[in-house]
Amino acid sequence: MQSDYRINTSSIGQLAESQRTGQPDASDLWETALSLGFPAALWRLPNQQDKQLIVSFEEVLPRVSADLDELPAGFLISPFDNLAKNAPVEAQLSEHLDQSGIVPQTLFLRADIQATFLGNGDSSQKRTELKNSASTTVELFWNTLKTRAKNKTSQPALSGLPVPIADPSAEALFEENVGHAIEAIQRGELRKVVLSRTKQVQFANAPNAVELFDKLCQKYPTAFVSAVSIPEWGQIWISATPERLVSVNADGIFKTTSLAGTQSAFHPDGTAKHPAKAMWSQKEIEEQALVSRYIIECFKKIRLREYLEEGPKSIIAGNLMHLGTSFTVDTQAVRYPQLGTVMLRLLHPTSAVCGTPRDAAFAFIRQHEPHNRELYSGFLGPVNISSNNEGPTSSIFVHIRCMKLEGRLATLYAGAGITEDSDPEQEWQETEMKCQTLLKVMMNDE
Ligand SMILES: C=C(O[C@H]1C=CC=C(C(=O)O)[C@@H]1O)C(=O)O
Repeated sequence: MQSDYRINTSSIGQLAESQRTGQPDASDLWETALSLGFPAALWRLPNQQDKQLIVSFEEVLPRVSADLDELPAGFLISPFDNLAKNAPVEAQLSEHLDQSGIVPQTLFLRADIQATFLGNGDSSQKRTELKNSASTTVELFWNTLKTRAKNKTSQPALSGLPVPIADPSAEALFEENVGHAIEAIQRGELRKVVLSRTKQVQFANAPNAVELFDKLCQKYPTAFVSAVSIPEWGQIWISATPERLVSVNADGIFKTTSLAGTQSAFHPDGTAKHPAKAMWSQKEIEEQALVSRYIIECFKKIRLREYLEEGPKSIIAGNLMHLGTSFTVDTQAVRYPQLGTVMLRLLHPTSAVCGTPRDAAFAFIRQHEPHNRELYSGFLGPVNISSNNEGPTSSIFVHIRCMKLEGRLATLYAGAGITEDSDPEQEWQETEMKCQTLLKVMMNDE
């Protein structure tokens, strides 16, 4: 991510000024945003080299309804529970009301600054665009960036290895809840529920989010890797998720995937498993089929029959393997340009993070999980972002394999799909493996 630096801006007149700041990299832009309290998102799409960064000049982010057709260029990040059903009347009267009278909880980072870091080796370039922003804010940003560049000292490479924070009752509590879930399934109240847990580790100093992001990009080329800074909560969320929720490309091709069933991607002797030869149990096949069925039910609700279904196949996701089925729709051919927005509303939360039936599973999670999931198992991704001279695309992913950074403290989240045939201890082990996706990178464990 080095070499020429160019800024395209017509409206602000900051070009000369910003060029004098030298060649800021993702880290410079990210740290400048952080120091000014501006939200920022940094991401890399699956199987791509380019990295994207946006900075929003809205210190308190707007809560929006996730409408891919209406939103300007930016980045969405939604909690698992993204509707505040008991919102106060004043909030309900606010401009952020959606048609159903419910105040949405999805955060939107508008792309006031957008930078692309081309990752094709030697010829990499960066481009930054300034959009819709008051010139004083822009000036403040570039002046801060310039001062930062002048006083730049080489940062320590590592902030030390994190130390786990012991939680002696966590496993017993999780396994007890899995037992309750199995009983509820046997009573016929549910077919599947995804139960999650947290794991905390502490660093000696606050870790460098951009450095962690870069390491995750390197280690997990097929994942959607992201770092999102939300200053109003003092949080940075970092993830390497394998699960696409909804994407619509510049040609109007819609995609979604159903992902479930988990096993290690490695044999006990450390050699990599061959995905095509992976064996899956009936429990895992059923667990994943429920997610696919859920997607097909959503298509049925909108009477959409023309979709291409591929899978299930074994999918490698870093240290793990899952069963995945992909669904593709040509929105132009079916004359359904709003399909992305409609499906995003219908799909979340899918049976990969919530369960079946959805409402019963949601209520079970609320009643039994000891923590608030916050942004874990919500969704996130760029909206209407143009890159590589292509038209705007939106790519929204399920927010799993993620962690919340609050200063020196990292909270990892992981869940496992519980069905009638679940074994509580095995489900706990599965959440341990899922936590390893990020932990391995933080521990510098190759
Ligand atoms: C809920 C998570 O993963 C989902 C995605 C793939 C496999 C899953 C499973 O096997 O349970 C989960 O449904 C998570 O990583 O926290």
